[in-house]
Amino acid sequence: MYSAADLPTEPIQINAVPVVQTWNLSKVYRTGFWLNQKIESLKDCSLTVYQGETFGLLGPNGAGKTTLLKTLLGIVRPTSGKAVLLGHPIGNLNVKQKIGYLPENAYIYDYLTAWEFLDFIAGLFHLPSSLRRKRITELLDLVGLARSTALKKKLKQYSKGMLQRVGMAQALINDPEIVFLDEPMSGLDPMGRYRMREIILSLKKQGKTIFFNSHILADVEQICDRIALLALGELICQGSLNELLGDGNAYQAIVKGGNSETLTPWLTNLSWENSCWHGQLIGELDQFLIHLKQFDLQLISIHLARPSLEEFFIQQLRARGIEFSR
Ligand SMILES: Nc1ncnc2c1ncn2[C@@H]1O[C@H](COP(=O)(O)OP(=O)(O)OP(=O)(O)O)[C@@H](O)[C@H]1O
Repeated sequence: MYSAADLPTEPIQINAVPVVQTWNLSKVYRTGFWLNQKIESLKDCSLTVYQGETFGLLGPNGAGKTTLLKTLLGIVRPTSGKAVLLGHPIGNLNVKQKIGYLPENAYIYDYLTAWEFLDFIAGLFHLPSSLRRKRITELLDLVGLARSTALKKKLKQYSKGMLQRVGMAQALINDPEIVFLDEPMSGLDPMGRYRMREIILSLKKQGKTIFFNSHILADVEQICDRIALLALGELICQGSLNELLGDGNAYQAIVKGGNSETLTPWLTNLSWENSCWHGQLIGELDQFLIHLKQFDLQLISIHLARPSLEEFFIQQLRARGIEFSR
């Protein structure tokens, strides 16, 4: 497990320099034989990521996470809106030198060793050969791959977790200021996910900005300073976990009976589960109890807590009529 020092603390001490900013970013894909079908993958997305923070972009499958990330990287052209990376419009060549990217399904050259592959990527960034050996050794250490294995074993013999770590090393070869990671934990076993979280935390300690897409909420909750929720191409909310989930000083109530109309004035993030209403108390507890009595509603439980990120995420999606499957 992580020590308390590894985990994000509140209030978050981030340097409030925006390094990624978007304004009303939209993307419409055109598909079909006559290109007459439209898929609105992003709708008016405006977000800000600050220097040195770990930012998690969450959303169910098909929410538009990869499209947003690829738009920021200049791989996908936005239909409208504006985005700036490190103070320059997206696509700027100098900025590309300062960013790293781990795609969801990285193409890895099977017949190369990890060392040969990383050496090849270093060459693409024109890293002088005198520096390459040192850089590759440092990165192998960081991602936890033995030098002897990296020199000998071909990538086709690597496990999914090892390949993901090689992918991470290639994303860092140019010592980027911002690292974009598309679903870095997807398909990994618990140990692989743990290692990937550790790598991300050590990058954060080095002061790097990390922007990653994920639908593994437990990982996000453990390592992110701030998050944004994306659903059906729209950014539903963004902020720190405390801003979004509360600081644990709010009452979570479960009530039997009644309807959303009688409860909405008292409970926020209202959801219906196991034949009961679940929500977070907005007003005074004693007044709420009087209200329940007046309407003959049954209080099943009430406790001080904040919802988990997963509960919050599901509530937010349900409130918009979206079902989330993992
Ligand atoms: N090149 C493309 N052409 C047409 N439609 C696309 C293209 N890329 C993505 N889409 C559509 O855009 C929507 C958003 O896709 P995107 O891959 O960005 O979502 P996502 O949140 O990354 O999903 P996942 O978690 O499954 O990877 C989906 O409806 C998808 O089918």
